[in-house]
Amino acid sequence: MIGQFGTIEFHSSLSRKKITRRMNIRENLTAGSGGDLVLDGPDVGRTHLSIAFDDNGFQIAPIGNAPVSINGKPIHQASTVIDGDWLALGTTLFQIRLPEQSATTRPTSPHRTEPVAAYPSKSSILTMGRSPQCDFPLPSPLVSREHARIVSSSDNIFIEDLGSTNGTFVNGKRLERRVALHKGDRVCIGSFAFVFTGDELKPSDLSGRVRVVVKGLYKEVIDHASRQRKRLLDDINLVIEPGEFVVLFGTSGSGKSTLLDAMNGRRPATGGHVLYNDTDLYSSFDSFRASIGYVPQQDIVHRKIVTDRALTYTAKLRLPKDTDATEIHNHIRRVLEKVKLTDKARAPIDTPAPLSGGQLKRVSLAVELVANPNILFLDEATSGLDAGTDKHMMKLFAELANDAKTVVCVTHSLENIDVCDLVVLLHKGRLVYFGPPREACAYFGLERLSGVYDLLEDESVSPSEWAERYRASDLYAQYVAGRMRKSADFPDGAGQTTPKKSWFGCDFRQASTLTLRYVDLVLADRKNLMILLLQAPLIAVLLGLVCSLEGDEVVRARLEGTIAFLLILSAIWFGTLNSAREVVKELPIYLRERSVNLGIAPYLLSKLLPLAILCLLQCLMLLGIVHGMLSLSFSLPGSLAALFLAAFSATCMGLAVSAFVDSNDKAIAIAPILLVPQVVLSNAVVPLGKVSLWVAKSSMISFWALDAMKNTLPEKTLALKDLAGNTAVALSENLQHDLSMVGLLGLAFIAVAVTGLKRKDRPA
Ligand SMILES: Nc1ncnc2c1ncn2[C@@H]1O[C@H](COP(=O)(O)OP(=O)(O)OP(=O)(O)O)[C@@H](O)[C@H]1O
Repeated sequence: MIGQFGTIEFHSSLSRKKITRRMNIRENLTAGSGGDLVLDGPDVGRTHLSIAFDDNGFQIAPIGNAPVSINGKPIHQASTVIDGDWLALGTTLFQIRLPEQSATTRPTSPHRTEPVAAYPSKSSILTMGRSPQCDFPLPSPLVSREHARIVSSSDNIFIEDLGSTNGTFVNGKRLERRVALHKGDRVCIGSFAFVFTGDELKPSDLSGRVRVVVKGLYKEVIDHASRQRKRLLDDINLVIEPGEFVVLFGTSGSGKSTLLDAMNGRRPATGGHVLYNDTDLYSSFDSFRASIGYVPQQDIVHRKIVTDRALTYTAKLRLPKDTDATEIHNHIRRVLEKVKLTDKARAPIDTPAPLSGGQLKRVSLAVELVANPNILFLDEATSGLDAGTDKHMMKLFAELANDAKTVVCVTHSLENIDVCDLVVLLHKGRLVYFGPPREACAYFGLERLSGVYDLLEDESVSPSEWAERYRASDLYAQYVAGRMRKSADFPDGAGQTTPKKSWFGCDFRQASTLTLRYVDLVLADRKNLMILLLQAPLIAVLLGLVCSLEGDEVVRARLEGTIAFLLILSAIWFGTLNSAREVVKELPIYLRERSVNLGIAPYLLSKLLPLAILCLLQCLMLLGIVHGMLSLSFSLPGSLAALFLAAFSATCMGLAVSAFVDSNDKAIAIAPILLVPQVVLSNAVVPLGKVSLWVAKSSMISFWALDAMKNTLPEKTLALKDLAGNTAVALSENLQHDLSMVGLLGLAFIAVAVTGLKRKDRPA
């Protein structure tokens, strides 16, 4: 009932902040970043709107031309707000709560009649997107400027995606075309979720926040050693409320990373449920993919480039295509402020004064925060850091949780565990504690929590007994069973699906961003680049000095054949070694980006283009110098084509190796296994038998490239015969055929590289 006083609350959709104001009847206030009521947001003006309270309730009016909308409808004059209304100040969204009003006495609102946040009205077309000009602004960097459209006709309400980068999802499925909405449909755009009530879209009260329910979760694998099924997680039940900071700890091998990955969908569980806001994570993974942040144990940032540049590339890869340079710049500035790295923005991570371990972890965190995730998983993000840095990092995670993000972190260090809201203790795949860190000591009867490891290792109590004990505790009743009751029914079929990832289509924006980043990385590593560029002239000078074309025409022709062989071999060597580590050396970054939205085709293209240019430079230097020093009679364009194609196909071969292995050492160890056959089966060193000739023809770059190179000798040289009547320079096929075969082998190696990268998609 409205009396002499009324209370209005502004619930920020971006942070958990709630601003409460009790107003006297007939009172007027201003609100904004510098108003009577301080409302913060990226584009909230100093005095953005006025609030009046009278017998009709609370009225809100924009001051001047300040952009204000209620439930997606821009307002230009005083409008009454009611409990549950969504108020947008530019792109900053608040939900209005009027705690003292009962539902029965709510005044009617001029912008709609239902006492819920309602949207849209009948017979209209309304746009939803990041732009404040949209009918319903959705302030999130993951949302495209104009993201989706709602079209209402007399019979139906349709929703259609407007070519957004991160997609519009209805019941977890990405929209390919316009679809009619049905009652109960769940619509997700970026971090915003709506439920269709029948004729309106109602914003979920969890919009922008994630509640995680884990129910009866288990994970089984086939143990390599025993070939038996092995249960890594058993009957895990827990509920994490939005904006909570939860720490996972336990003995080594207790299943912490396995649980973390089951909760974030990277390695789905075998059975049970993981629900985000009552929606099954695994079957709707695509709709959550963009809003999940994951910081793995390894750093996910290229160390050679400047910090803010590394973040800019991430932003270009992950944020909507229509995000302009200024938006990206401002966004990165805010992220760097958040992780307290503003002063390191222009510092290269590795040199000249490398960032500290803690700062490096902050950069990895910043990489994830660029996409403004609603839920953040950190796998041993503080391992290897000293106690002081660990404390700072834990505080930073707590601040992120205060910013409405649900944060789940695996740690070994218990020193600063008090800053989190809840801890999960695992023991041999069983949940043995889930509750506040402060109550854990009392629960286990310990003085210091670190003593829990010794307690659990005592084999007189089995892991299942510890789990049973916890299940019977008040903590379980409060933090698991009690919270679980608030969840919707559990959907069927959870835990069965793995996310589908596309690879065939080539996103050219992604390809160009990746290419620029790769070029940046190559140029930043000057020493390595110098070595790569010096290889060719050094080898060319060596060949020029050692070889000489003396003797009769037949001897000269044969010598030219040998020089061709050495040139081809050098080119194959360059190509293979240029590329053999290029995927594996950035594997953690590749895997992380792939799990978000990286396509295999753009990724490979981004490597192949710069490496092709490098090959061309190397081949030009090699051929130019040797030609100049020895006056070879090969046709220059033809021999350059043969040399370049050989180097490029070898580059593809190196990438194929790099895509299959999981360490730099393996890549380097495999390179000779591929290169030695190129010597033996080139048809230049030993005569080939029937089988070896077949193998050479079907798989050796050197065989065809050497034949191609020899084909570029002058006709009269090719016609020369020795005393026994044998041709001085034996050929297998013509130049065109040879070059096509080298190109085909390159394509085959690309296919192998694609297969290797696809294999990495498989969850363990
Ligand atoms: N694919 C697999 N096949 C067989 N065993 C596995 C597999 N994956 C993990 N494990 C085993 O499951 C157990 C849990 O692994 P997990 O990495 O989750 O433990 P953790 O608690 O994170 O360990 P740590 O603290 O040492 O990192 C370990 O004993 C591990 O060896």
